[in-house]
Amino acid sequence: MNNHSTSEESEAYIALGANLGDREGTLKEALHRLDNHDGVQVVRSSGVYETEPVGYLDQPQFLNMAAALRTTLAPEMLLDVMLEIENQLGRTRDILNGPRTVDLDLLWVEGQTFDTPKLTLPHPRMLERAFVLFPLNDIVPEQEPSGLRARVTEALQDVDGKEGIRLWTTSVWEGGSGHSVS
Ligand SMILES: Nc1ncnc2c1ncn2[C@@H]1O[C@H](COP(=O)(O)OP(=O)(O)OP(=O)(O)O)[C@@H](O)[C@H]1O
Ligand SMILES: Nc1nc2c(c(=O)[nH]1)N=C(CO)CN2
Repeated sequence: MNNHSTSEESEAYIALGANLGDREGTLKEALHRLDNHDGVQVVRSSGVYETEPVGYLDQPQFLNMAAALRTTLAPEMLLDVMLEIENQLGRTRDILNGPRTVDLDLLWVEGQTFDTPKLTLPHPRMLERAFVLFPLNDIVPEQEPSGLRARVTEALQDVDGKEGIRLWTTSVWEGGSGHSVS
């Protein structure tokens, strides 16, 4: 335990996207690296969806998915771990909304809000993006204690871009090391 950890575990939801190189292999590798990190366990993962690019259109189709984590890391520390994994897997930042080997967004941490230059929680664009809502819909349980289930269900009703989303494969994650987070 260090000053970046809390003694409490919380559930966090993340979105993953990739549209360059071995997209499916990269998503799987990102989940393994997260699960292998101290204080982080991947507990559920969504289907993988192939999605039309949104925002910057002249780029390849994405694979998008979401995962639920249990973590003892504080949210800013978890984000650092995610950004480090993006860098390890070859993420560069050239074009706004442009192509990427992997993008990891922290969407929601049970019971936590944040508004700093480095981290905004909940993620401000999560409910506007069909490529985030479809995967989240697979993994947020009815009993999610901080109200995420109702928000996802409501947002899915009117979100734009549903026609650009296709199921690619039901799962790329067969469970991890089985270690606990604390
Ligand atoms: N909830 C969050 N999840 C991920 N990054 C965040 C979050 N809130 C703020 N950021 C900041 O956003 C910065 C830019 O992130 P990134 O380049 O991945 O954006 P993007 O994926 O292109 O756009 P978007 O955030 O709309 O998906 C990161 O360095 C990070 O500090
Ligand atoms: N389909 C799709 N489009 C995008 C995505 C993404 O992950 N999937 N990410 C973006 C920037 O975060 C911009 N546009």
